[in-house]
Amino acid sequence: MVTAIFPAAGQGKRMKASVNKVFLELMGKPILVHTLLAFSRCDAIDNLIVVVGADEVTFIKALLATVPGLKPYKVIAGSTERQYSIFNGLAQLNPATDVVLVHDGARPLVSCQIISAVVEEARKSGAAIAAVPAKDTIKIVDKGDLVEATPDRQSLWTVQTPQGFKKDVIVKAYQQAANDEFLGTDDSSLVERIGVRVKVVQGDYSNIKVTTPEDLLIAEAFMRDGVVAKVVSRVSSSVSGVVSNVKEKIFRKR
Ligand SMILES: Nc1ccn([C@@H]2O[C@H](COP(=O)(O)OP(=O)(O)OP(=O)(O)O)[C@@H](O)[C@H]2O)c(=O)n1
Ligand SMILES: C[C@](O)(CO)[C@H](O)COP(=O)(O)O
Repeated sequence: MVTAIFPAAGQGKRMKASVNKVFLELMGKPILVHTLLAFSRCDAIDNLIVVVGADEVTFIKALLATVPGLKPYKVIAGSTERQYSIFNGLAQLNPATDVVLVHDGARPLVSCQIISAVVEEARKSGAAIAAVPAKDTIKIVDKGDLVEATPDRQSLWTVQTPQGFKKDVIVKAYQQAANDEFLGTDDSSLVERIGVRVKVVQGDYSNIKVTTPEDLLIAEAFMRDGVVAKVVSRVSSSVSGVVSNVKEKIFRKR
């Protein structure tokens, strides 16, 4: 059984909105609903655990009751840190669960292809994360804003979710992190620190985490049907038009 846990109990401070950003609407639906529907439409997933603010549980239960097509789900209260919210989710796992995926409620554009690939790899090797090769150069900068080092970009990946694990692996990792009072920014870092190797699964650059206001525009653009394909085809056809015009002018002069 594969259970997906959705941390969605944040405050969205960087979004500068008056509400939890996962409740903001994109194309007529709250971001969180898009995320839950993406997983519900994927055969690789059996059930959902939605983790929201303690004061949001009643509202989200009422909201999700109006959403057709969701996989079986629970709505529970989160906590003050993303990691603690997920820890609360782990305590609610179905005993039959053998693989756990953790996916940010704020990542509504995830595909079933990535979800399924993470499930398959997590079941095979115990731990898998979606990630994409870094496009920008990353630098280590000291407290005086001076560059300390420039890691080789060839080895750098921008990590996303879903992050998937065999249940025993993630439960042990979270228990160890709690014992050590370790706080990480993703689930994989907790698993890495107990000595488990984590496999990277190719993600999508469109699988963004809606974090700051401009991400809403980007997410909406991606949500419009095939916008990326249309843009690419439009650009490529205009480029090929320019090239053929130049060629014609060159050959006409000869
Ligand atoms: N205490 C927290 C903090 C975050 N999250 C969730 O973890 C995901 C990734 O976190 P982030 O993008 O940082 O969301 P926020 O913490 O809400 O954003 P900010 O840091 O800007 O406040 C989000 O879906 C968020 O709702 C959570 O469940 N519990
Ligand atoms: C888990 C994550 O989405 C991987 O990139 C990211 O670390 C979450 O960070 P946040 O600050 O909690 O959004």
